[in-house]
Amino acid sequence: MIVLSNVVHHYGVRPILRGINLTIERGDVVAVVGPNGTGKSTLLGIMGGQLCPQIGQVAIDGLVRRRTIEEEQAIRRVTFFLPDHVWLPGDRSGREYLLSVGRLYGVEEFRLMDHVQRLLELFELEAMADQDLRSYSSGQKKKIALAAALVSEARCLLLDEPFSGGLDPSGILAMKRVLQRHPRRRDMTVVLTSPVPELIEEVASRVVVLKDGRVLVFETVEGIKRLTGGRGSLSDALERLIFPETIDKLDRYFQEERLPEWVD
Ligand SMILES: Nc1ncnc2c1ncn2[C@@H]1O[C@H](COP(=O)(O)OP(=O)(O)OP(=O)(O)O)[C@@H](O)[C@H]1O
Repeated sequence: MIVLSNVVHHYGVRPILRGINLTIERGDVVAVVGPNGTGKSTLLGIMGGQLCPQIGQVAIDGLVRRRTIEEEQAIRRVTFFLPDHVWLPGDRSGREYLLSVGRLYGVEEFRLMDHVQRLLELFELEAMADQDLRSYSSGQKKKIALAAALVSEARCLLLDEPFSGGLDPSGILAMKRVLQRHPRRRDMTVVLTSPVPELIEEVASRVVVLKDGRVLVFETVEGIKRLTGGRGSLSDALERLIFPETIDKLDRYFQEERLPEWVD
C-alpha cells in the first residue's frame, strides 16, 4: 500500500504539487494522468524516492520514504522505480544486466535464471541477449528496462511511461498482459503514467487525474466515465474532464484557417 500525505513540491518558486493525499491499495494498478507539465513524473519521482517533497511524506507498506536509512533500504528492497529515461550500463549484456538486477533484489538464483530467460523470450530479445546494451536500439533498451522492473519481483512497481520510448506492438502487448495479470495475483501495487487513454483503460483499476497541482479525481475507470456522463470511452471522459477547452480551441483554429474575404 502507498500512502501520500499532504505532498507539496516545487522547483524554484512555482508550486507543482500542492498537497497531494492519496491511498493506493495492494492489488491496484493506478494510472496518473493530466496535462503535460502538470507533475505526473514529479509525483512518480517522489513516490520512487528520487525526489524529496518539500512538505509531506510517502509511506510504502507502512515505511516512510527518506526518513531513516533503515526505512529507505527496506523500501528499496520491495520497490522498483522506472523513470521515463533510464540509464543502462552500455558495457553489459542484456542478460547480465537482468541477472544483476535480480540479484540486487535478492531473487533466488535458480528462479532468477529461469525468469530472465522467460523475459528475454517475452520481449523478443533472445537474439540480443548476450550483446552489449550499447548496441541495442531505443525500443530494445526500453524492453530491457521493463524486463528489469519485472525481474526484480518487487511488490511495488512505479513505472513512468512504460508504454513509450519506441516500444513496438508486441512489447506493448506483452507489458499490457503482464499488468493485467500480475498485480491482482501477486498482491502487487503498480503506479504508472501514460498519455494513452486506450492503454490506461485496458490495464488500470483506478485513475488519478492531476490538474493544477491537485488531485482532481481518484476513481475507477467506470467511475470517471460516470462522472462525465457515462457515455463513450475513457478518452472521451478525460477530454471532457481535463481538456474541455480543447474543442473550442480546435473550432477557433479551423475558423482562422478560412481565407480572408479579399483573397480570390
Ligand atoms: N528539474 C526541474 N527543474 C525545474 N522545473 C522542472 C524540473 N522538472 C520538472 N520541472 C517542471 O515541473 C513541471 C512538472 O513536470 P513533470 O515532468 O513532473 O510533468 P509531467 O506531468 O510528467 O509532464 P509530461 O506530461 O510532459 O511528461 C513542468 O512545468 C516542468 O517544467
